[in-house]
Amino acid sequence: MELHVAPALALLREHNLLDHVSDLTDFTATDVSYDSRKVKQGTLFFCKGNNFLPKYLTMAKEKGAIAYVAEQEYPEGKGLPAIIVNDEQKAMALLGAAFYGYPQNDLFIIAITGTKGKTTTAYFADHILGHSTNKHVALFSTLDRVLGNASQDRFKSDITTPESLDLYHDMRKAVDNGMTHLVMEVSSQAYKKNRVYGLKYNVGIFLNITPDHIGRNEHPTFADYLHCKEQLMVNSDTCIINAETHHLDDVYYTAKATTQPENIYLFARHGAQISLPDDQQLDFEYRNDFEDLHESEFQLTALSDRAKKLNLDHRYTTSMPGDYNEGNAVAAIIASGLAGASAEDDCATLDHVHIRGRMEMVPTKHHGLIYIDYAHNYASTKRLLAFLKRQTHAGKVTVLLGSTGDKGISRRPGLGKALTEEHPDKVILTTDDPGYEDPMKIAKEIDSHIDHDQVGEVQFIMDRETAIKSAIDNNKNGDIVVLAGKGEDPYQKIDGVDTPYASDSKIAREYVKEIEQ
Ligand SMILES: CC(=O)N[C@H]1[C@@H](OP(=O)(O)OP(=O)(O)OC[C@H]2O[C@@H](n3ccc(=O)[nH]c3=O)[C@H](O)[C@@H]2O)O[C@H](CO)[C@@H](O)[C@@H]1O[C@H](C)C(=O)N[C@@H](C)C(=O)N[C@H](CCC(=O)O)C(=O)O
Ligand SMILES: Nc1ncnc2c1ncn2[C@@H]1O[C@H](COP(=O)(O)OP(=O)(O)OP(=O)(O)O)[C@@H](O)[C@H]1O
Repeated sequence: MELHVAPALALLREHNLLDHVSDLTDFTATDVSYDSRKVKQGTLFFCKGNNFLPKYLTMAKEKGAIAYVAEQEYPEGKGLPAIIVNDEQKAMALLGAAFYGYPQNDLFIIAITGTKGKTTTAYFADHILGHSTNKHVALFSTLDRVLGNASQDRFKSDITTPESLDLYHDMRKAVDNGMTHLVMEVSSQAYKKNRVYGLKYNVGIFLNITPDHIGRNEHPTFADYLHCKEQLMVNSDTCIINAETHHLDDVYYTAKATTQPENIYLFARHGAQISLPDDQQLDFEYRNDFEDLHESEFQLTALSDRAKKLNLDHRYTTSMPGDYNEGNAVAAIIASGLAGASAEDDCATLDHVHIRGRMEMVPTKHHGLIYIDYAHNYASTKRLLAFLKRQTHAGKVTVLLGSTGDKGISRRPGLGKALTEEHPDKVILTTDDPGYEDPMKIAKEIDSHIDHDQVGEVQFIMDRETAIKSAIDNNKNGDIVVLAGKGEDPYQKIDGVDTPYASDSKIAREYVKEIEQ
């Protein structure tokens, strides 16, 4: 891989990003990096972000950087060609794609956005396409990054949508490994920070939007959050929209601004209260036939002529319980159908998709069922509890949760509201990534939004491990404990440090083994 200075400058000019160049020489970069610690001889170095310090450029130069790209000239870079741009992140995304030889052109890309359900939908699509392409599918998700079928090409993600240089690096690796398809989650932050600037997708899925990710280091307002999420529609050749999403009109008309209406598919649950945009009909509807705590079955029906051509009408079973997971599955089925998969591929895979920390069930002999789930805002907690309540009949429901510090402040009233509306028998408020805040203060804030006439007992146990054990101790057969919010996270974010934490799953499984042997 290499990038010559002349096409790099031409690309920046074409996008009106180039301000000026200094100390220009004719060079060819043999690597690109935004991290001075990773610079090698011949690297084009990007001075990026609010936390960038000029001493990083000094380090990059010492380690062999051949030139740098920045929004201003730095004395520390004297002697190196300086490419000064008016938007570092956009420049980095464009030059990253060029350096890695535009790997996106060799991939059929399905991209997914939504406040909730991205990871689940991505895993559904990954499984279906894994079947239809005989394992030629790459996956960029919050949980795993899969660039090929060898073990060294599968690893845990540290971020939902990677920084642009990492994104194109990983896409190139996937293409070189023979992958033909890519399923990726696209967070709103990815648009906010231009990590995916200039990237086009074959299919884009919009699942839903509810207030979340608003605060310091995230989005200043809900409007900004919605705008960033909608950019996925603007950049997709074909759009799939869950018609039950809030702000459907806004999302649909944004999609329509750049996509022909015949390439926009809308789907919804049969009987859902939706108000469709004037010029659009529903393309697919699905109807639940059966649900329990282990699986759900639904019938998918194509309504429009173009939807019928995809031949996806079928009765499907998914191993991820919860009615919202039916919607996630439908989005994955339609997207995979557009990528060439058949109903047969869907049926062969959907009934055995399990995702770590998402509706993960821990069975016990005498302590009822334990669910570990990533729900951590109003919409997801409400839907999760509503589903579990429908399933418990006479049993008791205990919910254990906390909320993150320093961000997502709207989650606290949201969690209080979801608990009030779904009134579990018992709530245990505990610690969940408190950051620089006091977890007890966060718990009290959630509690202040609970209507205590609606909810059974509320307990405060700040040590999460003790809280989990206490919840399990009091659970009997027929009852359910929900350990919400952390999924399989093996850390607690405390005072800026990812402090090791055994994970809800490990603590629950080991404790059940200990008390039931
Ligand atoms: C707050 C935030 O957005 N932080 C992102 C940022 O971190 P950063 O500290 O590097 O900050 P920066 O100011 O952009 O950059 C400083 C630069 O100095 C460089 N450096 C640093 C030290 C050194 O010795 N030498 C050096 O060159 C760094 O490599 C970096 O390029 O840039 C990093 C790499 O580009 C990101 O990994 C990191 O995301 C952090 C991990 C994060 O948590 N981000 C969240 C907000 C996020 O993006 N979340 C979404 C999901 C949200 C959703 O579900 O919708 C996601 O896509 O994951
Ligand atoms: N379509 C949906 N609507 C509402 N809640 C959902 C939906 N799909 C999943 N959930 C809930 O949200 C939780 C997170 O799901 P998932 O990881 O698939 O979403 P995500 O968009 O990747 O989340 P995040 O951005 O927080 O990483 C699940 O554990 C479940 O409780």
